[in-house]
Amino acid sequence: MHGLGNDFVVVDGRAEPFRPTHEQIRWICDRHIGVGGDQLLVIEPPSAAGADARMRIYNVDGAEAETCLNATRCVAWLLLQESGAGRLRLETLGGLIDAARFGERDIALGLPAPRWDWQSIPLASEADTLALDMASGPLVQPTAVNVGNPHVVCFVGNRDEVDVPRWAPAIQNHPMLWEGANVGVAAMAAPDLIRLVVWERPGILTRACGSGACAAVLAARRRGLTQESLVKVDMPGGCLRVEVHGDESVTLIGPTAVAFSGRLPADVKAA
Ligand SMILES: N[C@H](CCC[C@H](N)C(=O)O)C(=O)O
Repeated sequence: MHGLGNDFVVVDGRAEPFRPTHEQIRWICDRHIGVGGDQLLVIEPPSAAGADARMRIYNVDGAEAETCLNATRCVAWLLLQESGAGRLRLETLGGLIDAARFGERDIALGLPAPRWDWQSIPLASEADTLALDMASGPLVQPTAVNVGNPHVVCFVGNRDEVDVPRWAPAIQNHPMLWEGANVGVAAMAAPDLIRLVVWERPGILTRACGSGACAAVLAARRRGLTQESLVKVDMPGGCLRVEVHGDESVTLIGPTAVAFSGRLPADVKAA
């Protein structure tokens, strides 16, 4: 499935558990020798009270990520199609996320307020998360926020002029960010429009990033770059809508799509 070209391999591990090794994850996500995707998602039975399902999110290097909001939108759509319900609650390492249908293909997610304190990002030592003391070429003094997973957002004049693969890795791997972070490169096109590209952990440029879109809007508000409560975030794969409420809880709205479905080779499933 994909959300604006941020693509995922989704495995249903509810009836038959699927706990892939790092090697299997790397193979599944590899676009040349495996299936190909920005992340691997495994749907599991819920473990938290009130959750309808649990979703595990694996990055292309095999590491488990706390959250992925485009993935959450995709899996929510799949499960809502299956049940016929209008809403559900998904459990992730990053917390519980409410999802609701929003038209035929769109899903709206309700997210709790973000965390701004340095321990929650997490940073290695105390620092002002509004403007971290980091620089790499045109990427300077990013704002850090945890929206379920760690993000830093670097505001620039023109997103398209920044060579992101050249400059973002030094920020992503900065020793202060001891668990790494997804690095957003954002430009304000208007108070209600941000142009964004995200260099995700562990070092991939994605066409869209749901948590990155939320992080960019929240960071722009905190920096006084916008006061709008509804902001569109335009990424290479298309636009997501981010609504920020009074308590900083967020609604994220955007489309989902199924590319194809099939079965993984038995030796991958069995290994
Ligand atoms: N594309 C995802 C984020 C994946 C984040 C993951 N790469 C991490 O290490 O936190 C999204 O739509 O929110």
